Amino acid sequence: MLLEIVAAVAAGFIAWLAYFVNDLVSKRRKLDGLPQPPMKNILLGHLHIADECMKLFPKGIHSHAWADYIREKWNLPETFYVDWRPVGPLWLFSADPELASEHILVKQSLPKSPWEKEFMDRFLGKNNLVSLEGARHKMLRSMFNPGFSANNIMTYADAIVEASLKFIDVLKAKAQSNEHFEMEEYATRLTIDIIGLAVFDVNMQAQTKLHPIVEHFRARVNMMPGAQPFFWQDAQPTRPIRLWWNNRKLEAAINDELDQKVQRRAKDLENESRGMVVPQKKSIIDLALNAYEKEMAMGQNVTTGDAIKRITDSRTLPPRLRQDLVDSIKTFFFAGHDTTSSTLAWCYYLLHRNPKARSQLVSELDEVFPPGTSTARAIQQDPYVINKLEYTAACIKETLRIFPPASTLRALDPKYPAQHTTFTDPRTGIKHDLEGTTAWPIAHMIQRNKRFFPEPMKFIPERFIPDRTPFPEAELFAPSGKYAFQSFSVGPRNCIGQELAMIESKIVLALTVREFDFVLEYPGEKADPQPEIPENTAKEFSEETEYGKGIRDGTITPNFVEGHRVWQVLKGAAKPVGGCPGRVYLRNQN
Ligand code: HEM
Repeated sequence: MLLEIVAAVAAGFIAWLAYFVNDLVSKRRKLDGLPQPPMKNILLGHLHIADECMKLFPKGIHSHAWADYIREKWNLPETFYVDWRPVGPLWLFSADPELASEHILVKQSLPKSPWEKEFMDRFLGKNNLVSLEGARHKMLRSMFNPGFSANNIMTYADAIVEASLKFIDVLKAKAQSNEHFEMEEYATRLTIDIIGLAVFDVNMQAQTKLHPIVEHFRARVNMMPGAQPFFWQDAQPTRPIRLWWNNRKLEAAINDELDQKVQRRAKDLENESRGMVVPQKKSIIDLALNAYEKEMAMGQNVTTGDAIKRITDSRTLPPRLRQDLVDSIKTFFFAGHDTTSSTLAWCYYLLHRNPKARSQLVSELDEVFPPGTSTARAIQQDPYVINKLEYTAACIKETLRIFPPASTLRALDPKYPAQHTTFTDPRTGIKHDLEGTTAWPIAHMIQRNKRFFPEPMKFIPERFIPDRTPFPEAELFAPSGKYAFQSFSVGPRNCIGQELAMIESKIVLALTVREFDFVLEYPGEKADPQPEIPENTAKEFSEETEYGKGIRDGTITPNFVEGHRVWQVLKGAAKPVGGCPGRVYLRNQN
């Protein structure tokens, strides 16, 4: 009897295996004739390429850096496939912003991929703006849009200046003590303070103490899986329980702050109704509640301002609205804190490495804020003065071009039918099918596409300024280049916080660049490492270079990419490895 059961199980397994192999092979055959790197073995697909990249690149690097290597090494067109099934997705990688906008992000905006949705839902809750789709997304996005508008963010410029002045105190102390520190850590504390101001109009003082939201939130970031391409590389059986427990504490801390915000707003509303002067500044939550109340009133055909029912007591917040707000607040902290702080850290690094660009930036700052005058006061008196910082903005965009902290993964979903599931690449005439793929318009790869960004490995902020660019022929300025800068993504799911990120980065740079110089230094390594900037990644890691050869024969451990010692690891966002460590120097002491 036992033997019969074993035989039946074995037969079942063999039948399943035969079906599985047959299915996999026929799926792979569908890729015949499509642009892809070579497969060594039909059963293993392109897994040997993942293996090659894992060996060549530094451990833990964000896999978007691999994509350029793959495209360049096998001379692939801008849109191509990489098949990691059955242990990963069938990728449809694209470096073509026009094609991506037409079929994936803008004209046809595909839903987020199940992998991204599952990651975000686990991390932020099911009502998070990043992974919601359809009507729910539209509703929440329009509720939060007013708070993130440039005009509203400008009302916070004075508070952003105050938070930046604290950051300056931190940098000054570090310069005076010659302390070795992680720039990203301190930039993150600053950006958390700024998000707290914009979201709740509250000073969280993250730069001087540990607010409970920050404590639980950062613990949560550390619990999430990293960039390992395959799930088993970071499997932790206790993770779900730890995440659940952390979520309870995080939500309690957010609810507490939310309640206080609602009560403060109620007081302002009461004062306003009595004709008293109330603060002009409106936090993102203030404006979201205004939008919600208006929406409710419209549903009840109430249109006159006075008749709109206001939320005046946090205990009466509808539970659905409360959960939407809590998940959204988590999302804003998640999406906004380390993306912006990484950008600042890289900007300091790149400006030190590119003294010509730095001196251009200093000239602009000297012109807009003449030496001897207070930059802080000038911005507080007229926040719109920062609109004059064209070169500063270009430096931030160039930093984001080289080191994009995030991008987007999309896939077909029968719940949200697509307008079309196939398309033809006009550059190659090849017909592509979105079915079964995870489409990844990789910001990192798009922003290294020479059609739009010639000499892509070099830091050239002028490339973003039409009358100063050394590349007037670049397609960046043609209609095809409309969506070539993708660091904030494009289309209806683009970054809601991009104005906040740009405004805060401009203010922080305006206040710090002339005063400080940041020099990269990894523990136990030489200060200011400046490996040669290669022409492209495939060459850098090829057998023709000493670096590539050394990695292959085991005499060199890879620790720089594209000529940078500070490369990107995925931990929530793509962040500088090791937190961008180094020292800061006061400029006038150089
Ligand atoms: C340099 C800084 C930033 C970068 C590079 C960045 C980049 C991005 C990218 C690429 C996306 C699309 C993600 C996807 O489709 O999966 C996105 C979405 C989003 N970002 Fe940002 N972001 C930055 C700062 C911020 C800030 C400061 C906030 C808010 C405080 C924010 C909030 C969001 C939200 C809520 C979404 C989802 C929007 C939607 O789907 O409607 N981001 N961001």
